[in-house]
Amino acid sequence: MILKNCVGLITGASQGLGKAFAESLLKKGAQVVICDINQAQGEITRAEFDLRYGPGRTAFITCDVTSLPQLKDVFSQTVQTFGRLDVLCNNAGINNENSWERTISVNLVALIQASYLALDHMRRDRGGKGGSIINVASMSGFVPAAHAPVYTASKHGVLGFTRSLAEASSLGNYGVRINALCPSFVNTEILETVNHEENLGIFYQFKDNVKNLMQAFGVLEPSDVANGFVQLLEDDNLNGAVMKITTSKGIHFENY
Ligand SMILES: NC(=O)c1ccc[n+]([C@@H]2O[C@H](COP(=O)([O-])OP(=O)(O)OC[C@H]3O[C@@H](n4cnc5c(N)ncnc54)[C@H](O)[C@@H]3O)[C@@H](O)[C@H]2O)c1
Ligand SMILES: CCCCC[C@H](O)/C=C/C=C\C/C=C\C/C=C\CCCC(=O)O
Repeated sequence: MILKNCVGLITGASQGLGKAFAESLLKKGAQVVICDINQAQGEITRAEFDLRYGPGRTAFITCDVTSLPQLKDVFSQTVQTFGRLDVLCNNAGINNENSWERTISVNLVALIQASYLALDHMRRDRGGKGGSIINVASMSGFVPAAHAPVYTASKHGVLGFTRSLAEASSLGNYGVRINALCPSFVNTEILETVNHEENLGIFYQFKDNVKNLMQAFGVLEPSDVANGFVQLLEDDNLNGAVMKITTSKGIHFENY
């Protein structure tokens, strides 16, 4: 996919990885819609992007991705504002073992819902122009984590859903590529959750385990992951791919 003049929608993009993904699209000459539950930070990020990349190329929409009406409104506003939708990145995510149902709602249910809404816009077999969906999973999609069993379950689910939807897209000639992005530890706010009992709940006793893992495996920067994000979008041969990004091996793919 040529990213210049594309329209990308990224969830949870007020900060962190989503912000880095949005900026990588802007650098490629695309237009972006960033949506996030954090309105204050979202407006700051939009203003930052307007200064850096010119006005009118970034839209921010306040949205709780677990609200279907709000999610539908984001897609409608995206097409109304920029005329099309070429890229969806399901990035919004939380790590909360206390509110574990919400973790599943944000990390998996909303991702599924947004993927279906994107397909409604993109599917060539239904009059769309095709497109690309990137679902942000994690290395937690491969390995057990005593400190975060439900977060881990959500990311395992993202991989199964992504690979299955990619197979459906291929067999059904949707013209939509759907791939998963699995970073290891990245220097963003979500890592801070391991220090809070309100996030880890009864698994707070294992916080030192995950801190030791971070020490052992290292922590990436969002820009490292954004490079993989762009590669998944630009390589038209990738559908159903599971891209891993780790400090030790960099960008590589899971071979099933
Ligand atoms: N940082 C890491 O180590 C790491 C590693 C692998 C995968 N991930 C995944 O990357 C994604 C982005 O997380 P991050 O690392 O940038 O952390 P982050 O906490 O900095 O960013 C998450 C963003 O999602 C937003 N968000 C949360 N709930 C939302 C909701 N209901 N509706 C809309 N927006 C919502 C937050 O406001 C925030 O802006 C998540 O899916 C996370 O699981 C992170
Ligand atoms: C810390 C909780 C919130 C962020 C989790 C994020 O998804 C990062 C996950 C990273 C790894 C999965 C957790 C534990 C597995 C242990 C080691 C895997 C590291 C693999 C590697 O970097 O080579």
